[in-house]
Amino acid sequence: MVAVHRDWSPFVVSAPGKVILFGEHAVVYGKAAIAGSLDMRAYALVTPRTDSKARMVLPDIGVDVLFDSHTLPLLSGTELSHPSEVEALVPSSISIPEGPGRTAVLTFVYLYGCIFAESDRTTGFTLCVRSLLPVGAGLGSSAAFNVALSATLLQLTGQLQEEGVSASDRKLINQWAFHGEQVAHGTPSGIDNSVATYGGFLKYIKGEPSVNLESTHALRVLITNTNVPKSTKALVAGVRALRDRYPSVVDGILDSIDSVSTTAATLFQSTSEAEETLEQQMQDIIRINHGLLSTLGVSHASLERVREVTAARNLASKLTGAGGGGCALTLIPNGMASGDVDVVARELEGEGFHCYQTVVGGGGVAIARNVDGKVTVEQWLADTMERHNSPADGDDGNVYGRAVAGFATLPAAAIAVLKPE
Ligand SMILES: Nc1ncnc2c1ncn2[C@@H]1O[C@H](COP(=O)(O)OP(=O)(O)OP(=O)(O)O)[C@@H](O)[C@H]1O
Ligand SMILES: C[C@@](O)(CCO)CC(=O)[O-]
Ligand SMILES: [Mg+2]
Repeated sequence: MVAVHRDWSPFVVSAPGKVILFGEHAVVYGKAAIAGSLDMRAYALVTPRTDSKARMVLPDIGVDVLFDSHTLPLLSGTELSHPSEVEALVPSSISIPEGPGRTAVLTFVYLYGCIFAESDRTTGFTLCVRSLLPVGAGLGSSAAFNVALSATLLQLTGQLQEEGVSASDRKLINQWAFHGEQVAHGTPSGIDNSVATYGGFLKYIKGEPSVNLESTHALRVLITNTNVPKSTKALVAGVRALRDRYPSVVDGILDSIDSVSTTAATLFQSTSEAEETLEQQMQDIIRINHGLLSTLGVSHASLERVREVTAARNLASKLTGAGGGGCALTLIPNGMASGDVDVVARELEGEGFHCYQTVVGGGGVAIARNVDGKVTVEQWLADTMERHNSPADGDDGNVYGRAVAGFATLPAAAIAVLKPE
């Protein structure tokens, strides 16, 4: 049994969302994809309890559950052959919520069962997760949640190093977060949890370890959520059906997408080209990648509208993720004034879309340990909820205002750790 210190101070974990920059769909067929971390993150505050219960509070998706730790299953981590099996493991005293809360509860039960299998279950805690990522919009909100949850459980069971997050810590966190993604999706590629764990830009090929591109170029992007619901499963199936009918044609397109990703990887790592030339080349391959995806039938009228509106201002856009709705990304040149970006964002919001101005390529999972012992979940929640529920703050684009409000109760040193560049 792993020994756990009975006395511990609150800690906060944060993990980023992701955006697929190049290579979606082709990645399913073993081609390269490139993804980057967003500076929109999930934040988990973990505080001790005097009893041995585990409470999980997820205000963004309306979940507040209290588990009697001893009723949670004891798992080996290899028992999951189908996500639906987890349902049978949930203690009968807990009613499984409908909607997004369902996956979150199932994931918690599974990961707690595995990560606490060898550990002292009398460690009571309250875990509260707030996230700046829209749920189910293709920006990896589940991976950010799963990485934050895995890091939390590993920290509570003394399986992480005492300071920072080491390479072996990341490997462990990533493995468990992948299991969490499996509970949610069955067969995830693993790219989302890898980005949420390692941050930066990753080149990813299915079945191979992800490669950190060590880029020094952070990318400014405008992300537009078309708010059009999409089914990743149906879109992936659509591409497969097209490939079955026209194998050589579709394979040619997939190979071209692979070349796009490989070219992008070279650009990210380039130190010889001038910034402007790189930006121009990046815009070219963004346009090409979108065109190729569109020929695979995974674009949508809303995504084409984003492309048109931004193209009118000489900006390059592509769909990101599964397509068929969901999100598009637009590369923002470094020299573009933020006022000018606001104008584009307002125009897109006029079409009924939601825009996020963000930077890609920031840090992965981060942990601030021993935060002020006086920080309580209730206080933190009250701060974040106040902003979250205020009609005046109804503009979802204003995510930073919300985050900062939520952190007013945390010491500045903790905030610095949690928002790594
Ligand atoms: N703020 C949050 N609090 C708690 N759980 C969350 C939160 N955001 C997301 N989740 C978890 O992630 C699930 C949504 O994951 P899903 O994979 O469907 O969407 P996504 O990760 O946002 O998009 P994609 O995987 O296409 O990038 C929710 O059902 C919930 O379990
Ligand atoms: C469309 C796809 O390539 C990305 C979805 O975000 C599917 C996958 O990689 O599992
Ligand atoms: Mg997800």
